[in-house]
Amino acid sequence: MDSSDLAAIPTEANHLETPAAQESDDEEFQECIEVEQVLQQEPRAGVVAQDDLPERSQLPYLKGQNKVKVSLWSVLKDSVGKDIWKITVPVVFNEPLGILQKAAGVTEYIDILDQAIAEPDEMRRFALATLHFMTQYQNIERGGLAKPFNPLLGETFEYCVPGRFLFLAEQVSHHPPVSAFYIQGYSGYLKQSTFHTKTSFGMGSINFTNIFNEYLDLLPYRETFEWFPPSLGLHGLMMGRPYIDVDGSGWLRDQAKPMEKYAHVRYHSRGWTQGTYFKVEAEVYQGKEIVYKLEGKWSESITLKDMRGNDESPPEVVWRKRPYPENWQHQYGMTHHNIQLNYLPKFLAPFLPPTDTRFRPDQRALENGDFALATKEKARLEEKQRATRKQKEKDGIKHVPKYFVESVFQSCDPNFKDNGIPQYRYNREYFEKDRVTCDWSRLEDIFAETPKEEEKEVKQ
Ligand SMILES: CC(C)CCC[C@@H](C)[C@H]1CC[C@H]2[C@@H]3CC=C4C[C@@H](O)CC[C@]4(C)[C@H]3CC[C@]12C
Repeated sequence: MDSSDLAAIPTEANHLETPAAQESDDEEFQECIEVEQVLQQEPRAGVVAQDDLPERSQLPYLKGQNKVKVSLWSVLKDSVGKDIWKITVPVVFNEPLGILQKAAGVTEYIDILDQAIAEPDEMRRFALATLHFMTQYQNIERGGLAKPFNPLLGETFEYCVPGRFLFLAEQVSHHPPVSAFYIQGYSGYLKQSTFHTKTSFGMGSINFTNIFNEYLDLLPYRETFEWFPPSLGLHGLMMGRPYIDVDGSGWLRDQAKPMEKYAHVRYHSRGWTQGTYFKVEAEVYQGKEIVYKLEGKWSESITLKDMRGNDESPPEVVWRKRPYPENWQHQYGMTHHNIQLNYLPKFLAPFLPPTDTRFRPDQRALENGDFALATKEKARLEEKQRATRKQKEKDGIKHVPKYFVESVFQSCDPNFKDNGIPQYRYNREYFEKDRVTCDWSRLEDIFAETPKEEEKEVKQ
């Protein structure tokens, strides 16, 4: 289908003339308006009606081809030194997905873990687990860069394919921002992660240090693997097109025998030549011996080669990235799987908690191409969150995550330094309890409009 065939919904009267825009003489807001004016010149490619199918084939709003002229760096440069998630960028730099949803992106190729469970050979099973970690960054560079939404404290996101896996995420801390994830595979794997990014600024680049480890359990085999992630950096901010680079080494270790069964994954940084960009290699070790080699590009395909025995075995393609959907350039470079993440079909809505990211109004507005509403709602939600925090501080109430508990994970790395960021473990109260009864009364309504003072009084 060509985008010109799609029924175009006329743009409303200049949406920049909102009361908020007139009132604010805030510099950031002004900059935001400039960017939005650039967008105003872009024809609306079209808005597609949402139907109620289990999957949708594209986002409701297709972004036009006109590039935003203002560079991301010009927006970020004044914030040097700040935490990346505390910098408010104009919504045109955002993509209509939050961090919790980006994390659910790893379920796109999660069937690799089903293959691992089905694999009786211990080392080949470990090689397949390594492959899962190699592919989990496949959707971060998609020929376009946008900032995901920073979840509000208490925000949750579920992404389930019954019969295959259940995914749950919760924003468990705001200062510092920490997200907790849990994936349960029907075939018998569990993956638990805590995500926290430490940001540092270089000349025209932003470096992320991922302060978290990920743990994968293959239950039928009583195996637990620990992942030590590579670093992810944002480069090319001042010149050229900004891009995210996965750089350096990642390690996967069997917790029971970390020095005898481990994999070393090497990601090649883009550097000056584009030739090695996306390239990834891994050696799977049994003691000092390399038993498997994985090689390829995390943007295309990866092969597996058995190094045991004398005869050279031909490399076998064990993973291939699916082609991007039609119109992907107009949909933030999302894969078909990414497009589902914020989809809210009517049959699903009644089962979701009010804290689910799919109900976040600013993200929804951005998805629908309404930049002014997105800006307004984002500001409202952040203000609401600030007010709630102040109130809680005043009352001496500490925030307690609803579906995760703080716990101590034992790292098998002898050099492991306690970074002060707690690890979180799923408490079995979502899928097993609240999602069954659909009683969400103990959750805070983090997205709803706060009733005005007068209305409150009337109610009392
Ligand atoms: C453009 C700017 C400012 C920031 C971009 C930040 C990107 C690189 C960050 C934001 C959220 C991050 C994701 C959050 C959670 C997970 C789940 C984990 O199991 C694998 C890594 C993965 C998938 C992260 C990859 C990197 C990520 C996509």
